[in-house]
Amino acid sequence: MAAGVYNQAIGAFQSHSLVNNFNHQQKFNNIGRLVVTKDFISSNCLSRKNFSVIQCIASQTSEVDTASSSSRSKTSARDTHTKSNEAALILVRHGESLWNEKNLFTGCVDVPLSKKGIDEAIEAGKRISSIPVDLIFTSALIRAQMTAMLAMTQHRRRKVPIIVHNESEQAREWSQIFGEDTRKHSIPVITAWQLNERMYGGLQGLNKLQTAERYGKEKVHEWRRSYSIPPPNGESLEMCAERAVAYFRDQIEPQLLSGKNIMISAHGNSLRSIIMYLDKLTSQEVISLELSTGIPMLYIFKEGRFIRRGSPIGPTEAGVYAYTRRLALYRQRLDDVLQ
Ligand SMILES: O=C(O)[C@@H](CO)OP(=O)(O)O
Repeated sequence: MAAGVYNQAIGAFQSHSLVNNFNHQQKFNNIGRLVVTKDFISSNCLSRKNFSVIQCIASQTSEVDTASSSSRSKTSARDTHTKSNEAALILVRHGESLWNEKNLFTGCVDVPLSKKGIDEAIEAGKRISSIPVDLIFTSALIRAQMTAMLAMTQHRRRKVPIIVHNESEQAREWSQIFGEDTRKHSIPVITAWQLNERMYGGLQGLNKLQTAERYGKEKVHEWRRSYSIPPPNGESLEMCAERAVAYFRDQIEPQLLSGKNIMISAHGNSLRSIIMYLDKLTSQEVISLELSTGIPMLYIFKEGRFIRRGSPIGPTEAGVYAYTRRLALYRQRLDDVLQ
């Protein structure tokens, strides 16, 4: 059965032009390359031995999710090997916020989603509902957290996303989960200020149109989209990247390397800085990179490389499952159990 889904997916993929969510002109290098070099492993205190231990754990955990006990024995060594060195990475900018709705600069002001943003988050969840998610990262801001939680209400695996509280020893202790089965059916959600939207300084709360009328369209576009020019008393994209990309490399990449499927729910600019890193965009190219609210983007992390696959259109889009055998197996498993 799984082979059927996989072959069907390969066929669809070959005749399927993937819809990219990036609404800008330049041609993207379709294969973002992250070469996992010896120093990457050592700099992440992953000795070769630890690295292989993590790989081994990952292949076992991923097996739990993509094969029933009966088919587990049929999982070939190749599949197990394939599973251990590939993972899905979903990036999603939060749904429309109440200040997006009013066209106000938001930055690090902690505003919630609008009604439209809630609908966008649910729609995003439908699009990724057959893609595995083992771990979720969000910013510390409610609009990103709402988006992640609402999206996961649509996931076919029905695991419960649970925000991890480790801001103090007591928080850790009081939020413990007991019961192996309960733990297995939950997804840790890690909130990180490093993934927050860029801090927009003196523009936060100002209307974008009025600001452009006051300072000039070019100047405001430069503040909003250039790489190194910050808004007044705010962060440039470069400064935002210094925290967001550093966090991605230090905290998220090791999880991908261990075979964990990750979703990141964050913001227009913190995600632009991460995509700039994943797709090796220049500071010129990133100027035209715009992200729509609530549109998930799928990357496949395989053999140390990030391969961008555009935005899944729907939960059964065959093309999405052509990328790796693991995604096809996972979706087939869901189909088998949920039929
Ligand atoms: O105001 C903001 O925080 C950001 C994202 O909404 O705006 P812009 O897209 O202009 O960077």
